[in-house]
Amino acid sequence: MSDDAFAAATAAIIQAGRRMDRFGWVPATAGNISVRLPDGFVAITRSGGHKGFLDAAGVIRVDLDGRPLRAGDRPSAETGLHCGIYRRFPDAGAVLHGHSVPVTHLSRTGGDRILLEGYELLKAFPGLPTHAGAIALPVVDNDQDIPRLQAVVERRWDALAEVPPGYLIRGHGVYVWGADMPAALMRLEALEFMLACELEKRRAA
Ligand SMILES: CSCCC(=O)C(=O)COP(=O)(O)O
Ligand SMILES: [Zn+2]
Repeated sequence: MSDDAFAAATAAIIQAGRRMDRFGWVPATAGNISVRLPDGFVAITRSGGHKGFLDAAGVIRVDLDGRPLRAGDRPSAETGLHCGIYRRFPDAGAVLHGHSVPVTHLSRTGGDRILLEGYELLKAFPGLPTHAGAIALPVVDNDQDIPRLQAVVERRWDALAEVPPGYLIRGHGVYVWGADMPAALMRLEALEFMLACELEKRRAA
């Protein structure tokens, strides 16, 4: 168990929370953030704190089944969704979850996927070297039962030939992941930008 790795992950999580807060993506106590540790554990935000005002005490360790390393620690209520990503995608090193206005609004008004096409920022996603590509983000219904929600997400992944590194939960928020925190943040920022454009497009229509 490396304390250095946990300290570095904690610093990255604190910084990511501040950045997400600056954009208004983690209102109230919304959102959660995690990093996979080299020993296989996951550093993740505690439940219920404001993610823009995190300190080191706001980050704890869980195993890949979401069980806290230290008895009594209460990890994010959505820890099961983070762990589901880490279990499924060995390359995922950091996971971000936010509740922005575009994500919340578009996920409520759309169907079971949101298609993004023609955006230069699509290049931030794997396998899309030019703006000419497209990405179809799965949208799943919200559910307070996290294991049941994770099972729905997994069935959606199973049905896709290629799984994009993000999905939306209707009326709730977005999950995005990357190889490390900078990659996950870059994808989240690109995604939020494109979804904000989609919202503008609908307003103008
Ligand atoms: C007030 S937001 C409701 C819970 C939620 O959706 C969320 O993202 C934050 O939950 P956590 O347990 O990670 O603080
Ligand atoms: Zn949430």
